[in-house]
Amino acid sequence: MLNLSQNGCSVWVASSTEGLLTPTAVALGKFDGVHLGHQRVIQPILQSAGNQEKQHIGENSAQSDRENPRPYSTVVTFDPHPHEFFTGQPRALLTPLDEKVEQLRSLGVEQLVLLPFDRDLSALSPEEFVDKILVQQLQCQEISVGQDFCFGKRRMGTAQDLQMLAGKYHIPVTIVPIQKDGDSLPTTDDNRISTSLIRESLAIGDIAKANRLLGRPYTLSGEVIAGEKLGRTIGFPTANIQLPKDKFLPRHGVYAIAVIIHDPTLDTLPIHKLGVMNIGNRPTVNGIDTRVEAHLLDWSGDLYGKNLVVQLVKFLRPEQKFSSLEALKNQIQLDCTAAQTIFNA
Ligand SMILES: Cc1cc2nc3c(=O)[nH]c(=O)nc-3n(C[C@H](O)[C@H](O)[C@H](O)COP(=O)(O)O)c2cc1C
Ligand SMILES: Nc1ncnc2c1ncn2[C@@H]1O[C@H](COP(=O)(O)OP(=O)(O)O)[C@@H](O)[C@H]1O
Repeated sequence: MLNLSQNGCSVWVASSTEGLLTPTAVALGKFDGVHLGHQRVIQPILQSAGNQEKQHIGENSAQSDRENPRPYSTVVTFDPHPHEFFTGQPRALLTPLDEKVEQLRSLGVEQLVLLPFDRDLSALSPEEFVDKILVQQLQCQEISVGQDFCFGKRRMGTAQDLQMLAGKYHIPVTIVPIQKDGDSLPTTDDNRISTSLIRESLAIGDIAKANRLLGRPYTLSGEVIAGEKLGRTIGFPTANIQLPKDKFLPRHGVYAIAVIIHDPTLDTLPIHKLGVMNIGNRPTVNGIDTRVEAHLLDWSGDLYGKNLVVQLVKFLRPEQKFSSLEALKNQIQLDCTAAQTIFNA
């Protein structure tokens, strides 16, 4: 269906009905964020695919592949998100499709299957889900899920049910225990690593916590588009970043950031820079829509049309309405100094 690649490696993106690479070793779940807990669920299927590859070394591999084909490490998820299907409300995501693919690629996943989440799929019993989707369509050879995984009609199947049902087809199921945020005390059910906890942390500007739970910095990525061209007049040009419509935005306000600049038209290495960013409506200039704007420190040049990957480092302050552009300019200067102090530390 789609072959999204960067740096030579790629993830094959397919639906359950079209263009599947089989057989598969499957990690099942929604995986929004691809956080540390998700990564633990994905790990067993990577090992399985890798181990089988090792077995082929020294054998007549073409013949061996035919007899015992290596399963493709495959993440199986739902599209749209089941929450969106049941409520009709579009859901903002920590990792919209392109970002999810990129994260899975960096983990070494070979295939992402988007199961079309519709009335038919949501009505399948746990038995039917295993038989039709996992066995017949995905030709699944092994499965990994988190301990709290639920599936089938009205989410009535548990991880243990999956283990029992898949066992009838001799498909082993790894049930991965819930991961907790060890740095947050006391250790209770509330600090299990989850997409919701990361969303809550981002919503209050606790970037350190969100980044810790993700196992990497939370990023906002997109193409640089033109704004009102006011920034340059106050000495702080700001690259306006166009995000995917379904990207989850953290708390509005000003951030210290690290930026990676990719030029999609050139085969050059990405450039790494530090900077400050504002997410908000820009009340000082009576802005109406929400913008995401980055000013890069110690840098000048044209960024229009380039792709920026902005990594959040720290929330600095809420957005304010200033009485003049001069006052805004002075504050942005202070923001740059505050960010520089953080980077130096
Ligand atoms: C670090 C930083 C902090 C900012 N803080 C505010 C703010 O507190 N209030 C505000 O109205 N706009 C703020 N802005 C947004 C500016 O209003 C905006 O960059 C300016 O209007 C220029 O936008 P333009 O170049 O897209 O026309 C901030 C921008 C940056 C880069
Ligand atoms: N240090 C910098 N940080 C961000 N953008 C910069 C910088 N230096 C130059 N630019 C360029 O200036 C543009 C932003 O200028 P600005 O006047 O704010 O216009 P716009 O409103 O179109 O964003 C960026 O898109 C980029 O091409």
